[in-house]
Amino acid sequence: MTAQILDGKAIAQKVREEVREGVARFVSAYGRPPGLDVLLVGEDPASVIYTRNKEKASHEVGMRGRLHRLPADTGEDELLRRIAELNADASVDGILVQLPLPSQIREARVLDAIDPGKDVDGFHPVNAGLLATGRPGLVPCTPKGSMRLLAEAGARLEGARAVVVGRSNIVGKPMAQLLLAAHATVTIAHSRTRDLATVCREADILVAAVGRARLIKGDWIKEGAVVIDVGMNRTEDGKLAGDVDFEAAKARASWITPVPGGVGPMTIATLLENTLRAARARLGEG
Ligand SMILES: NC(=O)C1=CN([C@@H]2O[C@H](COP(=O)(O)OP(=O)(O)OC[C@H]3O[C@@H](n4cnc5c(N)ncnc54)[C@H](OP(=O)(O)O)[C@@H]3O)[C@@H](O)[C@H]2O)C=CC1
Ligand SMILES: Nc1nc(=O)c2c([nH]1)NC[C@@H]1CN(c3ccc(C(=O)N[C@@H](CCC(=O)O)C(=O)O)cc3)C=[N+]21
Repeated sequence: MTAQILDGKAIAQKVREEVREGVARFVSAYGRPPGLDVLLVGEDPASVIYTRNKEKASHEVGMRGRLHRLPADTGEDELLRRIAELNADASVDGILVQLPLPSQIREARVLDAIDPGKDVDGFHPVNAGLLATGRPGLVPCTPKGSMRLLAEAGARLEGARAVVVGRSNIVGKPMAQLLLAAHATVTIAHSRTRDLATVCREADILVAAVGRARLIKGDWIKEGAVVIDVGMNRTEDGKLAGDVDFEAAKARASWITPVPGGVGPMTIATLLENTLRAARARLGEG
């Protein structure tokens, strides 16, 4: 089998159009656009580019988007103060603190400080708890965007065997929750998993969220599987590579996401979707 390519870039464009229409309706109803505020601490070049892209994407769909850049030596108290201001500002619907944070700042204290209703990343424990208990809340962008990709591929999830490699709070765990809620039989694998190859070979749906270039080999892919590659790894030659050996996996999968052009663009499109959703919910449109 040769896989069809799950074109995240094109599907993300479609999501952005949907959001743009929703934003226009929001503006007519409430007389102001949804607002997204992104906080970046430090100068990490990749993070600077990512956060600028988020700001630009918010403008393209008609939102008010603002990037707040804070120096690398910003203290935890100062960052918490900035978050408190944004929590209290009625024109702010979404708050995103770019990760990773410098080592003097405790990530959990920061994530816990964001108003769960404005937590468009879905990283606050309240939103994680809502997801785990099957109640509506803000869902992390990368897993939610990956579910949209599965839907666009027409993947049948009910009763399917899904394997998620990676158990981070921001990707692996919420992805597993979403697949479980969609009635898949879910296995979460990680660095202590024994015989990862055998576990992966069981997967009708395989999601790789590890951060190791081409860890997942072609012969670990079940014939006809749908493969979602979340990994974003910079190789020695300066290119981006996923966690999956793409060319080899393509020969066996039914659908596969490329890197770049797969999950990454969906993350940003879903962030816009979450911001619109948070704005509507805050103004009583639940
Ligand atoms: N496209 C996008 O929009 C996004 C892409 N990413 C990318 O996704 C990848 C994962 O991100 P994130 O979840 O934040 O990463 P983390 O580093 O937080 O988590 C990585 C996970 O992979 C597991 N792991 C590490 N090595 C192995 C191994 N050899 N075999 C099996 N499992 C292993 C770890 O296991 P353990 O828990 O045991 O340590 C951990 O659970 C990264 O490449 C990141 O850049 C992330 C966010 C968004
Ligand atoms: N609070 C927070 N929320 C995040 O969502 C968050 C974060 N912190 N920290 C970093 C990770 C990573 N992440 C990406 C988003 C888009 C692309 C993306 O658009 N990638 C393009 C290519 C980009 C390139 O060429 O470098 C693609 O895959 O096609 C990548 C990675 C969001 N993250």
